[in-house]
Amino acid sequence: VSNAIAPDSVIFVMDATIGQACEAQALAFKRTVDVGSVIVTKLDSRAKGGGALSAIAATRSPVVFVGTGEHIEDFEQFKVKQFVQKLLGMGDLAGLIDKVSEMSSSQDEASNAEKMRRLRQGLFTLRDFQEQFATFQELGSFSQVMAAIPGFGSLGNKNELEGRDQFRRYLTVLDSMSDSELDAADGCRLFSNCSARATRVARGSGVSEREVRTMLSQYAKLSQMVRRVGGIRGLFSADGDLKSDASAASMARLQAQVARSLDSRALQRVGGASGLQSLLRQVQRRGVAD
Ligand SMILES: Nc1nc2c(ncn2[C@@H]2O[C@H](COP(=O)(O)OP(=O)(O)OP(=O)(O)O)[C@@H](O)[C@H]2O)c(=O)[nH]1
Repeated sequence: VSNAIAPDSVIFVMDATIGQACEAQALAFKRTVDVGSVIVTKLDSRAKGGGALSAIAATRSPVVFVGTGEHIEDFEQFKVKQFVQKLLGMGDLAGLIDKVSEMSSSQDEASNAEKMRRLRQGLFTLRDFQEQFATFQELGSFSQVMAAIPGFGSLGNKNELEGRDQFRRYLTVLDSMSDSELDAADGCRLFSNCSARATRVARGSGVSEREVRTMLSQYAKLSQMVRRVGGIRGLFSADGDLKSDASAASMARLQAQVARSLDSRALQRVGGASGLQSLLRQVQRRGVAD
């Protein structure tokens, strides 16, 4: 094929489940055609993933993309650091943070500043919750995102399709709320003081009242965390970034607060307490770099 069409670039696609045998395959291809780069699929079979990559490294062809599942969103640009972190069990939270900051920097700056100001004050309304959902929907892998959000670990247990379905239902529930409900300083109290509200929203969105309440309790956990983190003094700069010179004591309080809000599985994913600590430091450093 290569001789007939004289391609500009040859990308060699290989299946990682063959492990170390990748090296022989990649070398054989390289000898025959001018392989420019490599795509490795099925890296979700972790056990062999590391072996496959080290084997490919021996061929000195750059890996450009990797496949980590059967769906289109599982096709990712290969980033060394993230991949190594994943292998080391740190989860892909760093990648998630990158994506979120990429997306938020493309949003309107004024509205961002306003959002950050409110977050710093510990204010997190149902409307903020709704916006977070809409953002997360664009982030790709549902289960990874969910596992990373306090109070949502159990949703991450669902399979990707079930999870997305649940996600959509929650957005419909939020769409069925009135402006005053979405913008209330304490949306949960509003609903717990008046059960007719949950009934109305459930009818409006076609879900059970129980589901409305489950979502509200998840919102409550998240807003509680925001309130507590927002209440830590000396942590954020005026424009809402984590201060590069925040005191060790403030950082420790932040770490304790986040650890308390994450469920145990999510905490494990970031590498436990020490993993969380290094992740927060990373976020802190990012603020400086930006
Ligand atoms: N788990 C997982 N499955 C994958 C990944 N990439 C591809 N698959 C699945 O592997 C199967 C084979 O994929 P194909 O794209 O048909 O592979 P192919 O090499 O073109 O196959 P041929 O047409 O027979 O040459 C499909 O069921 C894919 O969904 C991946 O990264 N992870």
